[in-house]
Amino acid sequence: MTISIWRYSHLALAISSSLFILLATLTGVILAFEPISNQLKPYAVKNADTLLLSQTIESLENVYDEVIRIEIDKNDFIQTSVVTKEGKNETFYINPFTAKKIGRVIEKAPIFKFATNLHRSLFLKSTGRTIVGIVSFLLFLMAVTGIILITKRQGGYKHFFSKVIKESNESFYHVSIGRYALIPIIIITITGVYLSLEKFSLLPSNTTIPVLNEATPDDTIKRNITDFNIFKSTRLSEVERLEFPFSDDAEDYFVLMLNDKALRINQFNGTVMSETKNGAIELASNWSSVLHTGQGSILWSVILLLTCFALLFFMYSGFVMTLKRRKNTTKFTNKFNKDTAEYIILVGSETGSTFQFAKALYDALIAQGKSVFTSELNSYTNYNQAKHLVVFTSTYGDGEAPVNAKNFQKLLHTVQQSNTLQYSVVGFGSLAYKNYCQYAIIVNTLLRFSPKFVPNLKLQKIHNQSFDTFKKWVKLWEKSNNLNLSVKKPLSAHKSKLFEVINRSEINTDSSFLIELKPTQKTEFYSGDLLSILPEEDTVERLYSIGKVNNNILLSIKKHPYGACSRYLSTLKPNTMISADIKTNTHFHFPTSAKEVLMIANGTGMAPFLGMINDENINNTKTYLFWGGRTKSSYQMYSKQIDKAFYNEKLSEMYLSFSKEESQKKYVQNALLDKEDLVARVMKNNGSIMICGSLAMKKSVLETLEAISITKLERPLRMSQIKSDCY
Ligand SMILES: Cc1cc2nc3c(=O)[nH]c(=O)nc-3n(C[C@H](O)[C@H](O)[C@H](O)COP(=O)(O)O)c2cc1C
Repeated sequence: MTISIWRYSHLALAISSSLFILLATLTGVILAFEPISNQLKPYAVKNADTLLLSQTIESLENVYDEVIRIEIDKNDFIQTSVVTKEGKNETFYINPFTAKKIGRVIEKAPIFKFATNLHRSLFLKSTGRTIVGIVSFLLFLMAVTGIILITKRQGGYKHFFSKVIKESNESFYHVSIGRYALIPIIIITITGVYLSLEKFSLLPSNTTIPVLNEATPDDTIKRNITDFNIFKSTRLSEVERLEFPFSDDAEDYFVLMLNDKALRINQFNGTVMSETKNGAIELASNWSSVLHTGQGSILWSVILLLTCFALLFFMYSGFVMTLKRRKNTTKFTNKFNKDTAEYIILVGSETGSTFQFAKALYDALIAQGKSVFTSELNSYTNYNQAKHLVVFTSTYGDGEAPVNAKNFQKLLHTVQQSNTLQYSVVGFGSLAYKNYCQYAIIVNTLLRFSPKFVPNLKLQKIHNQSFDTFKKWVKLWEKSNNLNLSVKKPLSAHKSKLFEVINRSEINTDSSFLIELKPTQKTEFYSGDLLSILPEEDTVERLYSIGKVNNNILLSIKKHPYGACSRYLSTLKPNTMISADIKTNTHFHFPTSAKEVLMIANGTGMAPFLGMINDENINNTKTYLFWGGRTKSSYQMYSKQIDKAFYNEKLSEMYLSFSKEESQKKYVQNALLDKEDLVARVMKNNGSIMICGSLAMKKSVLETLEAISITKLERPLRMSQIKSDCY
């Protein structure tokens, strides 16, 4: 079965029940607080479970005139109804050791009453209950289809909990959170359905037949009830409820509800008159109610609360994903039909973005007066006038065909072309997946072995919808087909944002410079994240470590004589715009828990640390910066930010090393050795060590740190204390 059937089912279920699920979830959030607030009340008495029922009955009989009922709820609060010595009928919580009143019975707050009614029946009585039961079942189905979708996306059950590849924030969190929330969702929905069926008496009733004891002849001789064997052998922890006899008549008896059975007890001599064991139905009812409401367990109530929040998030992220998918899917209105077009473009796409590249080629060909027809791979048929076939296809699942290409292979074998077609295949995929562009490879192979198809260009793979790679391929394709095309950049091409250049320093003696960029739209990022820049004439992205300063991005860049990107950046003037993308790099964020942090950098590796030592949120951490450069003048461009950090007491100490300065030829690792006591103390006190800069520097620094750890702490270096971002 294809992934899309599950996706459509998941979506259809979500759309059809979204409003009700929203209501049930919002009220569920409110209701999750009820058991939590109840549990926090001080009516559960310590060690009450060690008492025997007879002991509590005795205490009650000493304090009150008459006892009507004892009841122990899911919170272990012991409630009793009594007639007091003053002749008043009262119900309250007691301490079972003394039978003294310890609190009034908790009344359901109006907000909980309202939420319960809305949650159970939408204020529509039995119609509402039916709707809620059905919606609960639909949500259960959604959880099941969700499990199938995640399994397919992750490439099998074995990888269910493996790392999720981040395509977009919504889908990443939808899948990541979904993997854990699905279990409580399934429990909530099954129990919800069960409770609805129970309300409509649609479940079989308990068929357990009571075991009866004949009444004994000495019924009229009344024994002391605290001497009844059954009360003396029953612990309070086993009791759910004890009803006292209504009158002294021989027909009246005690009703004792225990966790697993119900007993009728002769009120004169304490013999058990009948015993009804709880059947599967009672057990299921009890568990459904506990699991659905969270009664009696703060932990489970909190899980239920978090699950409700997760459901709200799934609704939001699910709809955002669907809208994006719809927006991406370009609708074609073909000017030519399949039998009059010379160029045929076939598209395989799951989430729609590949269509936009097909549209770019279609528009460019039409602009040149060519006859073009575009369609999906699943609609493959015979094309009477066609001479060229171009296939653009993405890859899904674990190297599988996208949804609209599933039937292509079968069609290719059954449909006969009248003309010979020159074909080219372009694969859209991502290097993050192990089967990079696998389906495009399959299509290319299928065409190679099909009669009536001759290859035009070799297979082109495109990572992450890079427009530049696409443009390069168009150049090759137009050359081999004697065309001159101008393609427009699709909206979904390389996901980049615009940044304004605020400042760029002069290039220093080491050919390095600082550049400050301001995001033009709200963007969340931290020092240590990476800025990805794709220079115009290139297809390989360059990554620069970000220092966050005044909410702007500060980069330290070395200009390489043949480096397209660094040359381009070195020419940028203030107020110009550049397009780039921020890549989260959590493993190099400033540690939140360490009390002391060593920052070690050489050359342009200083950038993230310039941001960290100027971060307003970092207050109670001591920071020590070790930086290595060639000469004193190499350091000059950083001095402003460093002075500011010292002034604001964000930087505790700094040690500079210059490898080409006559008076002091020193590398950063030599400075670490000079300060080995400080370094050892940070390592000993569970501090963090952050390293940014060249890989050669990292290697020497790690060797030095290892040596310090062995000599000073007599243990090997703990890599868990090291964070590095080196290149
Ligand atoms: C769940 C999932 C699975 C994917 N599997 C692969 C894969 O196996 N190989 C690959 O190269 N790309 C894979 N991709 C990346 C897509 O092929 C890529 O993002 C493509 O540009 C999407 O194009 P479309 O929107 O037209 O479907 C996968 C993406 C997702 C979301």
